[in-house]
Amino acid sequence: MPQTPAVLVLADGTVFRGISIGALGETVGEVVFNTSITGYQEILTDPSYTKQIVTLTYPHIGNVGVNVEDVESEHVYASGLIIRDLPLLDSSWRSEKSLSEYLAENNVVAIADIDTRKLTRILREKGAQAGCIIAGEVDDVRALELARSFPGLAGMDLAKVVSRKDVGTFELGEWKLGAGYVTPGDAKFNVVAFDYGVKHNILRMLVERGCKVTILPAQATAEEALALNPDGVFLSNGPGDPEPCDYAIKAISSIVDKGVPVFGICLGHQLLALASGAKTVKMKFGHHGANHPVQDLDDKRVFITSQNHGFAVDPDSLPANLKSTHVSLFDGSLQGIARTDKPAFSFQGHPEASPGPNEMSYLFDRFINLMEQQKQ
Ligand SMILES: NC(=O)CC[C@H](N)C(=O)O
Repeated sequence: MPQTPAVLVLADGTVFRGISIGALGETVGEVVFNTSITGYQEILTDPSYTKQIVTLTYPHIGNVGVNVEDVESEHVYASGLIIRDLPLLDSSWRSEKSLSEYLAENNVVAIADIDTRKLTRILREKGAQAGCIIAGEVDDVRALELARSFPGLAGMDLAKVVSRKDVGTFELGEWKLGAGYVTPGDAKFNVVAFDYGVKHNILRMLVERGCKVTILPAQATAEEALALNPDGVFLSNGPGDPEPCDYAIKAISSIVDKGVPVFGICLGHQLLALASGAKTVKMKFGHHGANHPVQDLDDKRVFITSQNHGFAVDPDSLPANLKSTHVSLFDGSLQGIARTDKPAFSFQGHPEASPGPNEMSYLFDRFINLMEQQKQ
């Protein structure tokens, strides 16, 4: 079968030639590498990858095809996919279509047959940088121009872009997840979740622990959230830079002040830090993978975690009432915080992801315990 050519051009001028394995056309974004061996569908559908083109360091991607269950949202959010090798045949009893068909249907431009090790070395050495993939009518000059025109994620507020907008739909409480989960009628805790780009498994894990979850759009106010009389407030993951999300920082700061239990994940963690007076910084190439060791500073236990972030909380900026609870054993960066004066805490990685290990799920139990204590 004739193969359609594709090209990836980085903003630094490096050109990679390969073949198209998705939609025809062009796409631009920040190129990041993810070291996970499994989970390509969960990665593609994670809203936090908005405006990012993902390269997977594991060389064989697509072996088990695609199904309707292994998704973290209802759309593909990654701006593009870069892989080494797509198998000729996929095989799994759960597979419904090939990765290539799925990418084309979802209009995702993707490239295979390139040296992803070389690409990853460039990203590690120079830091994440913009790139452009063109599939079909390959044009290197245009690809370089497009890559260089990408403004970068620093300063970009994408939480309000990907968030659900319609308050009415979520105000009413019960929301059916894509996979068919329904909030139980006899829920023990009333949780309000701010949707900055929430992943489905977070909602499932709250529901499984007896929470009724009401989802509010990113720009909902503290008053709107508190009017629902929540036992706890959850701050979701999400794309882009946390710093420009002033609406969220304002809402979170008043909710925390009221003493309502708060739990944040990833972008939600960064927003809790900003709302408490700390600062965030852009990392060189971020953390994207499923095997990052993180230490709980309380009892010194080490956990294998899933990670996906390009910004981080600056540990030197923590005010007196914010303590660090977790640290990355890869680079020493801050991975968790807790308020010392209020029942609020957060985690930088993804305790909801279960790429094999699911040992971080104790943080969901910690949130449940906080709500239980507050009720008594
Ligand atoms: N997964 C996330 O929530 C990512 C948070 C933020 N967009 C970052 O890249 O750091």
